Amino acid sequence: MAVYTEVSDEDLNAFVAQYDLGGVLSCKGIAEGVENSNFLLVTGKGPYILTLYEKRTRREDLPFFLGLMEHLADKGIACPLPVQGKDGKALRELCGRPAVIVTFLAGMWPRRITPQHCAELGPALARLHLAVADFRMERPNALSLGGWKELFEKCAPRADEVARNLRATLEAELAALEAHWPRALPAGVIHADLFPDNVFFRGNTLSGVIDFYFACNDFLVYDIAICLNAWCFEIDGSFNATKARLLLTSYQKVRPLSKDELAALPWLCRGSAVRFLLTRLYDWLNHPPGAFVKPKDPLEYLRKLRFHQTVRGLGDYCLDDGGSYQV
Ligand SMILES: Nc1ncnc2c1ncn2[C@@H]1O[C@H](COP(=O)(O)OP(=O)(O)O)[C@@H](O)[C@H]1O
Ligand SMILES: N[C@@H](CCOP(=O)(O)O)C(=O)O
Repeated sequence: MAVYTEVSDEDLNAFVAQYDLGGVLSCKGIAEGVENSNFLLVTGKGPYILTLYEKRTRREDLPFFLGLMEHLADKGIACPLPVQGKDGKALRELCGRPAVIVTFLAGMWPRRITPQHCAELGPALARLHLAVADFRMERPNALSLGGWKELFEKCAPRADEVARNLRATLEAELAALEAHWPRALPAGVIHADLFPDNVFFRGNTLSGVIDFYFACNDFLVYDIAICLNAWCFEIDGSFNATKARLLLTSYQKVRPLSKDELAALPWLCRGSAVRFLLTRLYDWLNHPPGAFVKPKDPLEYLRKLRFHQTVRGLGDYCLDDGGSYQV
């Protein structure tokens, strides 16, 4: 489970006393999540989420993430809002880790993705992209081409333990991505990890987005590529064009995509598949025995990559029948 740091009652009470939240009624570790330690904290003022940032979330990035959530919440996007202490600060320290309390979002992430979920996701993502247009902080995407290469080099010696020829497959794919990666597309702050477990629904209605800890500056349409991979494949590995079409058409009702953005999607999908394949591969190979968190399957993303490698244009995704979006 994703609680890497245990917090004693004494430390917790002293920490919460720095806020105007009343006393602690309960605090339970949350099993879900991968990166940081999360707790459901209930105080006299209601439920909150307490997050202790673990080693992969860099301390110097925290003002960007917290500032982004504040900016988005201010624009009416349903996302966690960092809670300020009595001293006006949201970011402080607990058990030697940077720590924050954020507001609790009601809802559940969908365990079984339906086309309706994708139709809700599209406009929410587009609204997020519009809402960041005047967010002034920047954070370059450390997990783009340069970062993939670094991760690959760390994993390469043992990659073939995970799948036959994986090292050669990744080496060739990185070279192809280098050659075809778009140079100029509309850019801004993207979520960069908008998987189903980071999107909450109440019934079929999207109720909020969490986990902005990979957010960064990149091509806006790259966020769509990440979502196509995370939301539009079935368990048997098949690509669900209906879900993809709903995601794209509903996104475009709020933020139409340019011809160049649409044309770039196949390469962006390949890049996004490589990104998650590599981070999962790294975690798989560096998983300490007995660790709480079960590493995610890198091969799921190898299969997605192989699918995108067969695509020659948007038509191969069966997306352009019906003419319901602009190409
Ligand atoms: N603001 C929030 N409101 C409600 N639940 C939350 C909130 N933030 C996190 N959670 C819960 O904690 C879990 C892990 O959070 P997440 O940010 O994805 O962790 P990590 O960054 O460590 O992967 C989520 O799946 C959700 O159950
Ligand atoms: N979404 C990533 C893993 C990051 O985990 P999260 O809990 O922070 O969303 C993946 O599936 O590889």
